[in-house]
Amino acid sequence: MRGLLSIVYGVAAYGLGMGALTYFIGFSGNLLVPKSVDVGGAGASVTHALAVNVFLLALFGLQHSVMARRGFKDWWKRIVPPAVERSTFMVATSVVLALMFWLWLPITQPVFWRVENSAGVALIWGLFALGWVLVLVSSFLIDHFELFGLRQVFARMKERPVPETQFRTPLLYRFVRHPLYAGLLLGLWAVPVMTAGRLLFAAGLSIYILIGIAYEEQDLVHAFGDRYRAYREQVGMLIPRLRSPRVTAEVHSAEETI
Ligand SMILES: C[S@@+](CC[C@H](N)C(=O)[O-])C[C@H]1O[C@@H](n2cnc3c(N)ncnc32)[C@H](O)[C@@H]1O
Repeated sequence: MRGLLSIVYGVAAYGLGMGALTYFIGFSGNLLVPKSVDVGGAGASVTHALAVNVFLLALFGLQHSVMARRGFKDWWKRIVPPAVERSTFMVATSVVLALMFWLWLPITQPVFWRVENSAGVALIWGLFALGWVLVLVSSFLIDHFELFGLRQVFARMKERPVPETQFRTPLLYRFVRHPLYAGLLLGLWAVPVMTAGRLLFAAGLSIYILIGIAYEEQDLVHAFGDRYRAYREQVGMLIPRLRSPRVTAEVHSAEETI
């Protein structure tokens, strides 16, 4: 019965997370959604909009920074069943994102860049799409269903232990350590019109991503030790290094042995 409840909760959290992520793409690209980074909620003064938007970005950063950290996860798993820890993270992220979509106040002036040339616009939308494809593909490369909490709740139903995170370096991870975040950055910045509000949105989330990477790598070093250190020395963070990627046997063996 408990396993079934976890599955219902996990599947609902997954649906919520996917919905929030899909809306995020429309929100950040001003595409197909009624309320987006530059559209809706007009009429506020710039000072008011700045105060609200900075608060929303900080709330997102705080929720992510706290809930994604090892110490918090260990504590939280003593309060909720370990199998639903990741699903709870997904629910909290979706709530914070929904607040952002709902309360965000556009600041449409000044415009920092506006590309009008049709080839340029097509190229920029191509990069935007590439960014989101990278996010999706990377999630499957490391383990989409674990990342979004489904694998854990299914393990609980089958009365198996919650699967440990495996260290992986497949495909894109041989070229950069954070292809998913690289895709997010591309999705945030590859836009033909950059208003002040959108700049705040892109810059705020980019700063969070860079801080998040530092914390995430601390946790990965803690979990995988010298194997992650060796990987970090060999592979670039967000941009591939010029010399050809050289992921050594030491790093590969990690995938087999952990
Ligand atoms: C949102 S994902 C982003 C993964 C990675 N930072 C990226 O940008 O592609 C965050 C989760 O991926 C895990 N992770 C990061 N690198 C990993 C790797 N090489 N193998 C397995 N898990 C990894 C982290 O521990 C964290 O739980």
